[in-house]
Amino acid sequence: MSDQSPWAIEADGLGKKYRRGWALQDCSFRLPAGRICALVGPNGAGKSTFLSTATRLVQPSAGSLRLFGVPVSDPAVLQRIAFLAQDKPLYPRFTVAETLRMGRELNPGWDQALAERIVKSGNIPFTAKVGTLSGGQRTRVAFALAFGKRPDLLMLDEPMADLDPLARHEMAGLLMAEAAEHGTTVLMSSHMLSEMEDMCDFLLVLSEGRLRMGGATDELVPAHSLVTGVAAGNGLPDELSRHHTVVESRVTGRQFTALVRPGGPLSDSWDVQVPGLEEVLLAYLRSPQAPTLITDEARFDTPVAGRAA
Ligand SMILES: Nc1ncnc2c1ncn2[C@@H]1O[C@H](COP(=O)(O)OP(=O)(O)OP(=O)(O)O)[C@@H](O)[C@H]1O
Repeated sequence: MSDQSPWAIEADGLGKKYRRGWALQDCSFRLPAGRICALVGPNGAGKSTFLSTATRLVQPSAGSLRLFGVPVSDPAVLQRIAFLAQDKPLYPRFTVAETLRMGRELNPGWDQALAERIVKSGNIPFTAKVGTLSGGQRTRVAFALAFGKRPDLLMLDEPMADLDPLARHEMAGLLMAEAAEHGTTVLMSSHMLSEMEDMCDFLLVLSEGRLRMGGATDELVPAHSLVTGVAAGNGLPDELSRHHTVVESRVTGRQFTALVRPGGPLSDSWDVQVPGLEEVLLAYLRSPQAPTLITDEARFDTPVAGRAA
């Protein structure tokens, strides 16, 4: 296994076609190792499909995918990844203790103390059968199983959806602490944009099966400006659409608001503000036709020497 690869994930033209059509298409990007990455997109965008190809649950129909420099088809990658699926599949007849024992027996690098700590902090009895637990308690046990494996790449499909606010806060803290301490790469799909803003330092946005935005959040967000001004004639001033990339624009009466990627200095006649991550994400989600933005760091075809440090 190549421990030297600086990238946890390298997707090159990755696609998955079902009978109804492409669920994921022409998806190319790199995720540097050690990042906490949000995978964002509307329902049906292809997030679960991507996670399923990266966890070998489905075979891609096109392109290639490497994890830590090794093709995903190589069985050796299984030891380095853990996956928390959306429906948190666990054996309902197993007790919590038996579930953790299964984790211990299946995984050579198993951390029993960590797994037990996660279960205990939710006051879940080790003797309880998994089938009798609440949805949130089951999620906590699934978290314990995924963290206990001590993976290099942890993939989570909408992990926080059924946790109460306290448990969500605790799991988010645990995730960030674990990632920082062990250099774990985390890829997490979610619809909770504000939470993602607090936790993630890297972003992948999918829409209609295609990658629309990818890169470090501290590079993506400052690449945008929120511009307001007096609408001219039929709406957006010509200058704005001619010299800058308009992601989304709205005209209300005589006023326009636009999220743009400036192609140079913006005119003084407009009010220009720095948007938040959530504003940028919402604009891309609302405008599937907006031009794609993949930073050099996230681009699959950027030569290594040209990459940001
Ligand atoms: N097993 C399957 N067979 C046929 N089509 C599928 C299958 N799995 C997913 N799809 C289709 O692929 C597309 C992408 O689905 P996917 O589950 O990856 O989206 P998602 O972004 O995870 O959505 P959500 O946010 O609703 O979970 C959808 O149009 C879906 O209907």
